[in-house]
Amino acid sequence: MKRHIVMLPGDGIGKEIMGSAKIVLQTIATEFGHQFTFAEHAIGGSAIDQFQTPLPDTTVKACEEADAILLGAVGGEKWDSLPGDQRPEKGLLGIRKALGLFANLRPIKGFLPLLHASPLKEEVIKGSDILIIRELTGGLYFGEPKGRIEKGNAVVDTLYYHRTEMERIIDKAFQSAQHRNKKLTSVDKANVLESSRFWREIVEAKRKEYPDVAVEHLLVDAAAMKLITQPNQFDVIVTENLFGDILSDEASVLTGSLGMLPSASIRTDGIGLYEPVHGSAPDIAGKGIANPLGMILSAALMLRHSFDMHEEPDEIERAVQTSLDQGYYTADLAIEDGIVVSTKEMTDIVIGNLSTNSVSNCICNSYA
Ligand SMILES: NC(=O)c1ccc[n+]([C@@H]2O[C@H](COP(=O)([O-])OP(=O)(O)OC[C@H]3O[C@@H](n4cnc5c(N)ncnc54)[C@H](O)[C@@H]3O)[C@@H](O)[C@H]2O)c1
Ligand SMILES: CC(C)[C@H](C(=O)O)[C@@H](O)C(=O)O
Ligand SMILES: [Mg+2]
Repeated sequence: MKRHIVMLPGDGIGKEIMGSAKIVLQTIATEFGHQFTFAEHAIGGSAIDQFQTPLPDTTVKACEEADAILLGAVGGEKWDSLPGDQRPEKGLLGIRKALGLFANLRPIKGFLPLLHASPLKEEVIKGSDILIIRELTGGLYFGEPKGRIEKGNAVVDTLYYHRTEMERIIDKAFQSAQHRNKKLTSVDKANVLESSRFWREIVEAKRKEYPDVAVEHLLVDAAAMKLITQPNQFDVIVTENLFGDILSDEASVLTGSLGMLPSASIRTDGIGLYEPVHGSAPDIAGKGIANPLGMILSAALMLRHSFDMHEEPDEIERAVQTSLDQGYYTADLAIEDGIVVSTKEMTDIVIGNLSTNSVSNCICNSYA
């Protein structure tokens, strides 16, 4: 199968982990007889340095023409003093919006050997398997007006959602719940926010179309608490943009490290953008120690969602599992008795384990 993949490494560790995904995909292509072509384009801070904008038109065009997109991470101290609309993060928000990638799937997948990497108790996290579905192109991130007002003495961000934006993400969440365990938790702040009351109304209207799915509503503050005290009570979580951003970083604690989480940003049809949940990690950038597994697992999501492949992503996930079973960990996982390896070593170990795997003992591997 011929496929063209656009890679947007971005900044900081984004540049260090993109190579890991590429070489894993090249190995898969050789093994399964696929033809993957790759083209690298600029985004974020490195695009500002090269093109004076975080999202060059050439990048948008290349993404529109791609079969799928991989993104590393954007941002860094070098660009922190720029005005909000010129920062590296604007490039990321811009590409999500330009491509209409309204649904962000963030599977929280635990690997058994990593149970001890989490500061949470083993009996609390064991067996947890959650899919956070985050609305990605609306809400506070994009609403207008935004910015300083009243001669710089006040500020405004606008939480705007159109009914159709809520309906499509809620539909996606119900459909994912149907494919998984028929349980959906909708997270909002309906005790305070009008937008959340509207969201809740739409969930209530939609549940009639999906009578086989059990629905519960949770306020976001309580959801944040329950996510790390009773994670097993969750299956699919659906929420708006900002709540989903915060809850997914929090949920990464269940897996041992933020560096473990992949994500898929998709729309109803067509291309998707795949990126780890974490950022450019300026505190470890340049040291060669970043965990590449969130990026590698994002490449697996790409094969499954954009290329409709099954064996290939399963094989990548099993290779990650095997590598961890063998006792190899990057520094962020801080496992006693583990062998701490660099980004490159971890990548080589995963590649070495591709196609040599036996049965997976991954505790949770059902993405929807
Ligand atoms: N998708 C993205 O591009 C994205 C996501 C989040 C943050 N950011 C940007 O990244 C910059 C840094 O933000 P931050 O420090 O708040 O968040 P971060 O996710 O970059 O890092 C948070 C912590 O997690 C660690 N970490 C993250 N990924 C890791 C990995 N793969 N391996 C090992 N450790 C890892 C970091 O070292 C750091 O201690 C900011 O400019 C922010 O806007 C970008
Ligand atoms: C960098 C930032 C704009 C981004 C977001 O908030 O969406 C990041 O935190 C993420 O989770 O992808
Ligand atoms: Mg985030």
